[in-house]
Amino acid sequence: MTDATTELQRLRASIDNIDAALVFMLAERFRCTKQVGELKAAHGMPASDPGREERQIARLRRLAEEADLDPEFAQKWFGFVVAEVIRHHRIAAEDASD
Ligand SMILES: C=C(O[C@@H]1C=C(C(=O)O)C=C[C@H]1O)C(=O)O
Repeated sequence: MTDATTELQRLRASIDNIDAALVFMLAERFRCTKQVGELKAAHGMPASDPGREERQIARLRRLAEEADLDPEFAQKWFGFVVAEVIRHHRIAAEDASD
């Protein structure tokens, strides 16, 4: 095996570990937001909270800059996740009103 192939394999093993960690962290996040959705549904609270999201975006952009990650990418990733969370919260609210 060439040096390059060995290095590629080593890097890909790290990428696979990181991807696994991301999946586990996302699963934990959704487990938590599911409980938030149930709490909101039970108390008639709105599915989304734009003020909270604004604060989260500002914080995440700051953290991304510190970590040398593109803040636009961090914001896009957050928006993608939150859109799914809100979709779940709306479904929870519908289920609670049935
Ligand atoms: C989880 C919540 O519900 C929504 C989803 C958010 C999130 O996924 O971080 C943030 C704000 C809300 O729009 C919440 O209100 O905390």
